[in-house]
Amino acid sequence: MANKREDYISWDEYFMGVAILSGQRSKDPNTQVGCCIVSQDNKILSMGYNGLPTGCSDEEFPWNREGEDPLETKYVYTVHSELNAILNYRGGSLEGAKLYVSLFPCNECAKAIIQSGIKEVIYDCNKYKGTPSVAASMRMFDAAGVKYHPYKRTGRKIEIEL
Ligand SMILES: O=c1[nH]c(=O)n([C@H]2C[C@H](O)[C@@H](COP(=O)(O)O)O2)cc1CO
Ligand SMILES: [Zn+2]
Repeated sequence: MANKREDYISWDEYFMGVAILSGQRSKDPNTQVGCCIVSQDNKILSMGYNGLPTGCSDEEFPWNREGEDPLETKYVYTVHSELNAILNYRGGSLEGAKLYVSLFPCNECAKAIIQSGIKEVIYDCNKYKGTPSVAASMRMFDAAGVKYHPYKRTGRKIEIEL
């Protein structure tokens, strides 16, 4: 009798892998963020990445980080991966769900995460640690009882030929 395969990926690797892969769809030249929302019983409910709203052309809108005119920067237009994943969900309630994201959520996404009923955030990178936005997210998560912890990288490399 054959034994069970042993080198399968863990739930955490699976969901963070899906989040990171989703981020590969992003057109942002500087930061690509991906997100995967999962039910308490480990079913994927939604995914998202940072990008422009529907109808706003990736070719016509700016991707600049800086500029005298805020209307010529990406910041006023992009939808963050977490908000996209929340808004992409068409199935009803996200109460009690978990959210895997490749970058620690900003304060605006934290509000949406809390209000949608998500109870746990697992993040990979935290490159904006120490900024007011991240501090505000943590304060709101703590107050609202949303757990957050970093994803523990396993070092597993997965090559996919597409
Ligand atoms: O939680 C987040 N989710 C998310 O999707 N983003 C997106 C918005 C921007 O497109 C990009 C951040 O750009 P930059 O690192 O160049 O400032 O990442 C940014 C954050 C946190 O800053
Ligand atoms: Zn955000």
